[in-house]
Amino acid sequence: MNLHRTPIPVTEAVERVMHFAPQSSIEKITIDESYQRVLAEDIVSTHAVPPFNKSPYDGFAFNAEDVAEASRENPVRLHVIEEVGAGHRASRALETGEAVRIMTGAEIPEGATCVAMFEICQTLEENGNSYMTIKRKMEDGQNVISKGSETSKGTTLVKAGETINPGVQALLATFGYHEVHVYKKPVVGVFATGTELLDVDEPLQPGKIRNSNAYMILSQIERSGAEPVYLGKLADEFDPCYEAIFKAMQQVDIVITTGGVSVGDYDLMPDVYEKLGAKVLFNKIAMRPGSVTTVAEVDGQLLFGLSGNPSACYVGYELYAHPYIQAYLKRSDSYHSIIDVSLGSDIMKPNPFTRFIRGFISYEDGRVVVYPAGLDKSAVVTSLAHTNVLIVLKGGTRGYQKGDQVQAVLLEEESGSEEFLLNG
Ligand SMILES: Nc1nc2c(c(=O)[nH]1)N[C@H]1C(S)=C(S)[C@@H](COP(=O)(O)OP(=O)(O)OC[C@H]3O[C@@H](n4cnc5c(N)ncnc54)[C@H](O)[C@@H]3O)O[C@H]1N2
Ligand code: MOO
Ligand SMILES: [Mg+2]
Repeated sequence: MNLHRTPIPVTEAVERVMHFAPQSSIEKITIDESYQRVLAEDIVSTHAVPPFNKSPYDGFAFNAEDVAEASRENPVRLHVIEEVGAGHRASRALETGEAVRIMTGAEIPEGATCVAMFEICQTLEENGNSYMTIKRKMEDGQNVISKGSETSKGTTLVKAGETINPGVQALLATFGYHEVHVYKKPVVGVFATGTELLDVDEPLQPGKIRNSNAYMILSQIERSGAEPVYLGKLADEFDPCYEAIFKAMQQVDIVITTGGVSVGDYDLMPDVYEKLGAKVLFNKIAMRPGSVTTVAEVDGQLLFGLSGNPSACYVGYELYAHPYIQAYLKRSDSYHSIIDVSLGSDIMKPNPFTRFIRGFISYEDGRVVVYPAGLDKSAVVTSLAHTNVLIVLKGGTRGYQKGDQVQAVLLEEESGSEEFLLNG
């Protein structure tokens, strides 16, 4: 085994992965299944909104000219000829001196140019007829939401590559898209390697631990919007490992493994990549944790070899597998957003490598402050539970103090960034 590995910068590793922009395919699904899927077509208004002139209030619709002389001293009375609720239409056009009682959302009848709210009108009944009076003048168009004032037919409102959020769902429904084209979710297979691994329902045994990484990665994949498939545990034995991974590559779009990527006697992934004829994009990154994260490629298909150490595995997934999955989904904002934040506590121990400290966000006096979520070691699992950001501490000879400005990678933000905005 070649023990010497040359670390590359994080941004370069990300670039090498993203260079393999995958072939994505498109499927048609119903609106009910479309939440959080990525659009493969533009959403274009199929009609004007609103599709007719409508009333924003419960009140009376009439021609503003009819009340041009109205004032406190000179109330004007109009004959109320009918009532129109939302979903109904007036039976005929209004004539001079007439009004209709109209409800919010109902179509403005022909002949009416404005709506006066009930609150500023009086009503009376006389000889079986209904009347309303008003003591002020109205303008043409006052309290009328005119046809097409929000959008006209043929306007592109949401672009392919955007994710369907609740608002986009409202648009799909508004414009009759009961089916919509979206990018297929890549199927991502996950293997956990390690002879020490127990299943979740097994009792603890000496020298062994339960396989936590697989469950963690499966939900990270789901959070990224892809389709996770658990392919099981693999003991540290070369032939079964190779066979299983070779077979999985025919069945899934992306293969993720955890464990076995370092230089130990039972770290088999480097040999598996070799036998697969894979091109290793990198196997050492200038970062902590996750420095051993390895990505390999066979005929355009990527294998992500994440570290076995839980924190390293988690970070490796978010920095490299997440954006690649977004690219697979053809999302325009493939990268996790990275923002400037203030550090909430001292992290004094210097480290030559850029660190991605698992942390959480706190909003204090209108500022975004981040805190470490627990122990900062590659082998740690407990700090992951309260992690929603990766606090970026650039490598160097000094530590960091509370109040220092640093970057944070946002892990739970629905919208991402079109660029990977890591400094340096
Ligand atoms: N001589 C060197 N030793 C190590 C180096 C190095 O550069 N030279 N790198 C260290 C770093 S950094 C890391 S990170 C780890 C990476 O180890 P591997 O990716 O090879 O992973 P394993 O050896 O299989 O396991 C490491 C650790 O993680 C536990 N583990 C594995 N799978 C799971 C799982 N599914 N769920 C929970 N925990 C898991 C495993 O039991 C080990 O404790 O290597 C260092 N060594
Ligand atoms: O890959 Mo290791 O996590 O850098 O600690
Ligand atoms: Mg190892």
